[in-house]
Formats: sequence, C-alpha cells, structure tokens
Amino acid sequence: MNIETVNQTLSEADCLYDQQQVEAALDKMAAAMTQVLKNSDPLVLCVLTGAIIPAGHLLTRLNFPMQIDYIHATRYAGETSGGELNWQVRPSHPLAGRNILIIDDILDEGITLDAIMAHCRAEGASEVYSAVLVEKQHDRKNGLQADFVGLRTDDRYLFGYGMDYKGYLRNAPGIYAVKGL
Ligand SMILES: O=P(O)(O)OC[C@H]1O[C@H](OP(=O)(O)OP(=O)(O)O)[C@H](O)[C@@H]1O
Ligand code: HPA
Repeated sequence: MNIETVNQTLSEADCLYDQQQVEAALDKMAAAMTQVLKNSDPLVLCVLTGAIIPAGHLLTRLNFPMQIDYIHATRYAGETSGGELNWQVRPSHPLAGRNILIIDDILDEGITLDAIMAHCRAEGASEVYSAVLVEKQHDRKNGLQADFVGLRTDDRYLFGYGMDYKGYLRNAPGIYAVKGL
C-alpha cells in the first residue's frame, strides 16, 4: 500500500471501539487475568507481530511475578484471509512444567492459537492460558475459546491496536473495520 492509500483506509474506516473503550477493556482483562494468574509464575508468550501492542498495554497492568518471551507465527502475511501457519520463531525458554500465558491481538478462526497451544502442550507445559484483545464473531471458528477476551466484534476485517491491514495501521489507536470488508 502507498501512504495515500494507508491514510485513506484510516479515514474511511469504521471505528468499532475508540481508544478509551479499548483501554477500559484492557483494565477489565488485566483484573480477570490477575485473579487467575497472580500466583502461577507464568511464562508469557507474546505472539508477534500483532501482540506487540496489546501485550505492552496488558503487561504493565499485571503486578505479579512473571517472565516474558515471544514467539513469531503468522498465517495471514499481509493478506486478508489466512493460510498455513508459518513459525518464524519458537519460544526460547523451556516450556516443560511451566504455566504459560499466550497473548495475541485477535482470535479469528482460532487456527493460530490452537497451533501455539498444541505446541506448548507438546513441550510439556503445565497449564496453558490464552488472552486476546479481540474475538471475532462468526461461524468459521474451530471452537477454540480464549480464557481472557477484551472485546468482541462482527465479522469485518479489522486493524489497530496491533492488528494490521496489508502490513500497515497496527498503530491505529482504536479498533477499526476496513470500509467494505
Ligand atoms: O485465529 P486466526 O484466524 O488464526 O487469526 C489470528 C492470527 O492472525 C493474526 O496474525 P497474522 O498471521 O496476521 O500475523 P501478524 O501477527 O504478523 O499480524 C493475529 O495476530 C493472530 O495471530
Ligand atoms: O481482521 C483481522 N485483522 C488483522 N489481522 C487479522 N488476523 C486475523 N483476522 C484479522
């Protein structure tokens, strides 16, 4: 996309949740996560690239001991429909015996989260929890539910707070739906 198209996409998009609404959802998520995870010494796995922004916002709201790592898995690669999951970086910490918290920006069809959870379990993780800022509502999901969900949206193509449209607009300060998608 050229810069004009990026700017036009943003100006034409529907804002589904503004920054204040997202921040309030992050507060609620963090409170729920604290209740469950505060004594579990979790290893947090941020799923790059999209989790960069929600993880940053969430983790400073969690005031208990944890370690933080990242993984890089992608199956959209700048497209608006997903393909095969492609692992770019696996976790560098050993997962055996650890309580794991996976943080991602969005649960759409659930394939990414399912594969990452399966990987953690295969490596011998104890409990595996998942937190997503957004869960999309549609009937193409694989049945997986995240333990902590910030916001729910209709079945539109989204960007902002970590989610990209064609590689851009992850930094948009709200949750937006692309016009016509
Ligand atoms: O539930 P699913 O249908 O599997 O989709 C969700 C995944 O898609 C996005 O990642 P993407 O592959 O676009 O990589 P990115 O994190 O670099 O944006 C998003 O960050 C989730 O990881
Ligand atoms: O709607 C979306 N937007 C951005 N990234 C995504 N990955 C899965 N669904 C989406």
